Amino acid sequence: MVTKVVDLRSDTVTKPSEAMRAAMAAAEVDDDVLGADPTAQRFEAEMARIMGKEAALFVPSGTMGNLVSVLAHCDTRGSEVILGDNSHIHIYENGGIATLGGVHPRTVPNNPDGTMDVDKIVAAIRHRDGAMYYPTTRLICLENTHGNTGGKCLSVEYTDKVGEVAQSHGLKLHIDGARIFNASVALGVPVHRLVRAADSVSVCLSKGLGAPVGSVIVGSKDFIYKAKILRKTLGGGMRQVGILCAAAYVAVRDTVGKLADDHTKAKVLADGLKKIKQFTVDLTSVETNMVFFDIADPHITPDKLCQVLEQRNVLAMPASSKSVRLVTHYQISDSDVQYTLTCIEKAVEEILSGNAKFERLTNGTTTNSYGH
Ligand SMILES: Cc1ncc(COP(=O)(O)O)c(C=O)c1O
Ligand SMILES: C[C@@H](O)[C@H](N)C(=O)O
Repeated sequence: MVTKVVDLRSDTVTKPSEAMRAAMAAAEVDDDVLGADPTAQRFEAEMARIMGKEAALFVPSGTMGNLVSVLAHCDTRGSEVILGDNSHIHIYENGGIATLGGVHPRTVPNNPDGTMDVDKIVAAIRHRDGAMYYPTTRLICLENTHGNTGGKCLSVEYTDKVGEVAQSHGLKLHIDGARIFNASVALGVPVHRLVRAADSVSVCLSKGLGAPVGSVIVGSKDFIYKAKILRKTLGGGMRQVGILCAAAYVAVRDTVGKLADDHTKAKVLADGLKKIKQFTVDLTSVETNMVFFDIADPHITPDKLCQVLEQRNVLAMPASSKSVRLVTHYQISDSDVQYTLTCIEKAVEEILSGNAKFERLTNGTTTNSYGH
């Protein structure tokens, strides 16, 4: 008997639907490095249209999407990028823009809402008269939604303001839009309008949208031409990639309309967690599909809680030494949400009564620390 696992570790765990698998099997393919894969071409053209940009490029991951974008914008030695100190690019991408790209990161504090103060962005821009000493600022990076602050949405007004700063200083603007469709749905702003001020956007297809693999970057034709070369340089040139693009096409077609349900389920989870007196949850901070909750009782650690939940086939991710993250996605049902809340309540009782067992299951499902 296959036991259902309620996997709330991330929206990266989504598995391809039957429609995606059928599309993959039927995909018309050719060699994409030679520019001949028709399914990739159709998908990229559709994504450029949806995002309101000239061109698009399918890439194997969001990490490569960000790396290629930063390197395409910062193609001169001594370049510097302004980005959030709590951003995915800065924390969770192995420092690739520096270690592989030679691009210098200049961090600005991320606010709890995922933004960076505009005046601090401006203050971080290097002045030309310091060229003998300083790196040269070429790019500003935003992240929408912002993962580490809880899936927060950056408003279109804020994005446009940062875009104005970039343009007035001769800089480019990149948006790490891994969950840009979540932001678009939560804000009620069409995605092409939300990113209008950006010179490039990286969009994850393999998270809440449910595609098995990949991201897509969008921007000008010149930008995508440079990005395509960089993708090849990094080993990301793919041959019959139409198989993956076919699934991604179905993901965008079928799942964007379900993201609002993910956000509702996150709010139901947060409401339920709020009733557990050992936890603190900021209900107003749940804007999209992520719920972070703090554990106030020293007898309950995030690791212990996640291990006991795993014994009931509920998977969650420690977010820090005192907090846990739950991420909803379209493969989490309403009953999964209620089951999760029941399991959490029982796990708390077990841990506090000293009856919890902490051996790990052998079914390969492990809860990995979220690397704070
Ligand atoms: C905000 C954000 N950007 C980029 C990435 C990187 O995507 P990938 O895991 O496909 O490299 C992730 C997560 O994976 C993310 O949460
Ligand atoms: C861990 C991080 O890379 C991933 N994007 C997540 O949010 O789960």
